[in-house]
Amino acid sequence: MSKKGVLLVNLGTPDSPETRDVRKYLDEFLMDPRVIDINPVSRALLVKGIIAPFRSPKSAKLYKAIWHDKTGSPLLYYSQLQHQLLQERLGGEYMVELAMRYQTPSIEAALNRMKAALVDSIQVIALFPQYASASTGSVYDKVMELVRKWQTIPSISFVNSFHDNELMIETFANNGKKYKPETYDHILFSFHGLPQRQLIKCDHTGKYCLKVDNCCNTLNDTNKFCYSAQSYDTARLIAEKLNLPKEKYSICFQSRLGKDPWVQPYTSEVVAKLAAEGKKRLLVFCPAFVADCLETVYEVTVEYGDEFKALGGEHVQLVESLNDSPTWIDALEQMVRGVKSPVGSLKA
Ligand SMILES: C=CC1=C(C)c2cc3[nH]c(cc4nc(cc5[nH]c(cc1n2)c(C)c5CCC(=O)O)C(CCC(=O)O)=C4C)c(C)c3C=C
Ligand SMILES: [Fe+2]
Ligand SMILES: [Fe+2]
Repeated sequence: MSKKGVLLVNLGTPDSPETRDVRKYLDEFLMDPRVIDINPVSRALLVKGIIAPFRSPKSAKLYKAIWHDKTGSPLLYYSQLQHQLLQERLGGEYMVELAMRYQTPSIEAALNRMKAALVDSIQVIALFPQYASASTGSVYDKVMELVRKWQTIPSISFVNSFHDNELMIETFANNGKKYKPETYDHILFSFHGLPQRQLIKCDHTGKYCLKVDNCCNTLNDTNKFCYSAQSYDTARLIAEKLNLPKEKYSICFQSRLGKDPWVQPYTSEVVAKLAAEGKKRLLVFCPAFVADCLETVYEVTVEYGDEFKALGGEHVQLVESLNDSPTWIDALEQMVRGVKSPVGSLKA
């Protein structure tokens, strides 16, 4: 029986938490021109000469702290579970494959398996709720680079983003409810950051993003593909599900790398401000990630947790990611079956 192909792609993780594997991973990741979007010579000097050699041993320590003896990297572990559960849901009519944009399992091997199985079509889902050129764009770029060499190219489709997917929003909200948000002083929605210049490049008018006050605090027809605007929309939808009043939550961006300005406000500055206001307990959602990973388990719980406590705060509680929640697998199933348009709630 001929099958429909579904390719799930997440970012990737080192093969092990040892410095040499972390270096290989950082090298491949940061040499991607969509990630460090500067001229190729400067990128090579920066990544191969500075970031990879100096950051790898430090990052390796962090990876060791989150690495499970049996299951390894949380990002890969949960991605594999999502893959397996989605395949079970969709049944034999579909062939579901999992790949990572960087390192293993590779996109090339997954596509080759689908090619060998003569799938009728390939639907590619980059596992990033909000569109960024550095994440979703890079996955689709790689898929096109590989498939372009094939003699027979089947029907291929891409999901741009699913930042407002009803079932995804519901899953984050339900995960948060378990912690009783009303018992926290403040709720944070902390998204992975991006260099500001990457937002500006996505503004096709050249006149809107970071030029108009509060440009991306609401989603509209001009900024509908903007990472920041999509992030604000995701946060608003989760907050609405939880009936959070506006003053009870903040949106912020984490994981800045380098000295260039990234999307603001930075999570570490917001955490410091909340501590200065006397807030003691923070509940943190990370809705840029569909699986727990270094950026959630370590950066939020340990790094921001320590920073907050050093400034007088008491507790930072991470809300777990979508991981293997059944409603998240429902969301993926619906995306594949085309039950709901992923970008469905644009406001007029
Ligand atoms: C949400 C999607 C992501 C975007 C957009 C993104 C952009 C981006 N990231 C870096 C630099 C690093 N990111 C790192 C880890 C990391 N990033 C994402 C997702 C996005 N990144 C995830 C899921 C992870 C965790 C992977 C894991 O194995 O758990 C790291 C490595 C960790 C470290 O050394 O701190 C770096 C470096 C840039 C520069 C960038 C956009 C330009
Ligand atoms: Fe990242
Ligand atoms: Fe924007």
